Amino acid sequence: MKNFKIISTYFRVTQVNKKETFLLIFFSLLSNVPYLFISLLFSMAIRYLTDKNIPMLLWTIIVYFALKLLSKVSQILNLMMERRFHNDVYLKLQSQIIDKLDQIKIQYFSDHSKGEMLNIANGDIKVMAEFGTWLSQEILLFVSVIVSIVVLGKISIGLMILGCVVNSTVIYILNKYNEKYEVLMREGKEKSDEEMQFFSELIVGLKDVKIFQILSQLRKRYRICNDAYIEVHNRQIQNRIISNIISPSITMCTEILLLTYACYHCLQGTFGIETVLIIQSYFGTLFSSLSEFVSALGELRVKKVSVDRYNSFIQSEQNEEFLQYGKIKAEGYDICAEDMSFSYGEHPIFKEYSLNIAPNTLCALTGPSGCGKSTFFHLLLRFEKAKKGQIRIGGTPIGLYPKEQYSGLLTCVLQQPYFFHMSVYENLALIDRDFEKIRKACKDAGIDEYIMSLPEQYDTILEEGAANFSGGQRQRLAIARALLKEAKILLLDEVTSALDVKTASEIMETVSKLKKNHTILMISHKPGEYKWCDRIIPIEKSRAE
Ligand SMILES: Nc1ncnc2c1ncn2[C@@H]1O[C@H](COP(=O)(O)OP(=O)(O)OP(=O)(O)O)[C@@H](O)[C@H]1O
Repeated sequence: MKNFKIISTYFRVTQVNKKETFLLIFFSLLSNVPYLFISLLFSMAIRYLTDKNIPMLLWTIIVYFALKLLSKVSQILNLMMERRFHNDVYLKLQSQIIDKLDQIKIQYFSDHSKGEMLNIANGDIKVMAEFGTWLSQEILLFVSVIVSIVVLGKISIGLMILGCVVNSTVIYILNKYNEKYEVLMREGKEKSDEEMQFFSELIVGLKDVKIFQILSQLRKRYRICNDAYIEVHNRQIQNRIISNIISPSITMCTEILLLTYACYHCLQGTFGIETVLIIQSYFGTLFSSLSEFVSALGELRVKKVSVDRYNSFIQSEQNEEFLQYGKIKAEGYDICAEDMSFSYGEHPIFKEYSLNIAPNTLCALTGPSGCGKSTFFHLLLRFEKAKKGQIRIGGTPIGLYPKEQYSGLLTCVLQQPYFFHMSVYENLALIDRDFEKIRKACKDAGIDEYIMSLPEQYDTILEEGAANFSGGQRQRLAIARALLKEAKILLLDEVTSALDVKTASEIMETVSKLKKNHTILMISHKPGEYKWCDRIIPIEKSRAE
């Protein structure tokens, strides 16, 4: 029952195409079921040969080869269906994961490791995409068991009952083991997430690792993760060994009994040789299908772990749903917070906080570390939502703006902006493909001259995070990207924090020129930069006590 529930959960979660699943199962049966009758036909051929019944012998041989041909043709169709099912599910799940990333709360990554996320996107989805092939094979095994039991039943009801009893006993015992196996699989995946997380941290922090020469200390910690994974893996194998001993022991004892029984009857003259052949062949099929079926039930538990992990990611709490389409007429670009309260769990950050920022001004948010400056940006970016009160832009509560429109209304340059491992042009073309516009934005941000001086100019490949650009160049490129968005409100989150005084001052000069077309709100810990601002807004006075 539990196994059926897993299959139905899979179908619910993946919403696979029912017609495709049916065709996959159909072609899988068509390519394999003929083989189930080969032994029967072969034993019939022996009987017709013994009886010298040539026409029937010829017909049997024709049917034998026709079935083989049918099977081969169906195999090709089956492989094509397998490919289609796999690719459809794989692409669908991958795209659902990407869509979910757009909706997910940033907070999710505080509770779940990146390692887990990477393993879900890379490993669990692949396991799920192969589910169709698995299912068709299991149905085939099930059909093999049924066909074998029916054929044996034709020879003797006693044999059929024996087959059923052995089957049920083995399945019952091994299903118990599978439950343990599922727990072990889950543990194994968690350990593998830890390894993946550790490895990705090692790569991201490689500069620090080299500077502080801490690889050997980290290797010890990594070894702990490796050992934990190996220990769970060993237990998984142990579990498999036990189940692999139980199943063949029961079936082999039964097989010995049966062969003795068949040979005895053949010697007595009750069975012909062809009957002994059928008994040997169909009990062989019955038991091999049974043992494959049982290991398939184990695989089903593995798939369940993947389905659960994927499902819990897809079902995880999402950010406030914002409208996808539509347009609201913004009456200006002033920012206004009204009696707004916000807390992280029990930790209050803003309590009935109010604030007005006039359009086309450059304002700085100030206050001690931890007072809530970045949190205010997160609220403006709609990563978080005020628990009470609200923020308005141009008179409209920010929650009412459709997604696309809002991202064209307000944008942000982060302290450590992220760029993808693509060319400068391709990175900026993610916002707008128009090369003239890209150049204008870069000119306004004061980075065009530098890019044009490079041998590959705008085709220069950026390393991940634009690591091959200096801190100042990176920030200018990030400002260019924000300008390309043509948003009227710019948030600047400590954009000069990593820069020397001269570069920081040049960037501030560039920023101050932008205010004639933008409302700019910045966070800066450098009081020297406040001279560029129209207004300084201290956060600490209004924050929650
Ligand atoms: N995701 C989070 N979950 C729980 N608490 C958080 C989270 N993010 C920030 N905080 C807490 O909220 C408070 C405000 O953090 P915030 O980052 O807004 O401060 P800040 O004024 O920008 O500080 P800094 O100037 O040091 O960057 C801090 O006490 C911080 O520990």
